[in-house]
Amino acid sequence: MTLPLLSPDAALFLDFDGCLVDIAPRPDAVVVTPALRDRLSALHRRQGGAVALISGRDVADLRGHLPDFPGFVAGSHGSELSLEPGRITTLHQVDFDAPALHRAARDRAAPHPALLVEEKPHGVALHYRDASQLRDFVETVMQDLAAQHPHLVLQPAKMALELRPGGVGKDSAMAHLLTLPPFAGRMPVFAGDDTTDEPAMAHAQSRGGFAIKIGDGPTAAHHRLSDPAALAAWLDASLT
Ligand SMILES: O=P(O)(O)OC[C@H]1O[C@H](O[C@H]2O[C@H](CO)[C@@H](O)[C@H](O)[C@H]2O)[C@H](O)[C@@H](O)[C@@H]1O
Repeated sequence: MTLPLLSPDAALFLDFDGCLVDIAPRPDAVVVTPALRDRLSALHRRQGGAVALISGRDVADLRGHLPDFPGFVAGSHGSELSLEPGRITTLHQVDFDAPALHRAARDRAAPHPALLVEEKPHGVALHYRDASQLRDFVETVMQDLAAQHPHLVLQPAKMALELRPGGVGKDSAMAHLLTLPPFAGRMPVFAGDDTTDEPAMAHAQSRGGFAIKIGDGPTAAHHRLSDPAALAAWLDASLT
């Protein structure tokens, strides 16, 4: 199916890692270029403000990488929402002791310095990009932690496993945003690269919009682009 250009009347939802930016060795090593910042600002103007980022990262982290992005940001796999820089609300509150979870993850990872613990307000990620031989160990640790935290669910990520709140997702974050101006009444378009993006892709298509899978792998999306550079080219073509 031919990928159409983005209509100015559409509501645009964008994933971050592996979609807007290339995957990097560590979460804090992603490169946000001036061109990406300008592109997001131009899209935000052109779409009348209907551009949102929906990420597995927590909002504070993501806003830190894109401090001049004026649009809405949903973070922590749809658990958090920020309608403007500096303000974060919880979309889905789960009852768990985040500091205790982070401490337990740090303690379990401590014997393996190559593992990276990413502490999030709504969960935790255990990254094994520098130690792929530890994947089974990471799975055991995260399953143990999941068993101790019944309101959290396991979320596979790229060279990482995460625990995030159950009962929420990028699809529910998108559905919520589509009730708010300037998104309400617009056709949703979602681009993402990972399993956590699949429900949002299906949701966009179920509402008459379309979805773009970035990279390889099975997907519900009807369109595919090879990498973040190809997505950038499509966005730039839509802007001209
Ligand atoms: O929903 P996203 O915006 O795509 O975020 C998904 C996760 O991305 C980050 O981890 C991934 O990207 C890192 C930087 O490229 C990479 O080093 C790591 O191996 C990947 O798993 C982020 O750290 C997570 O919090 C996000 O949930």
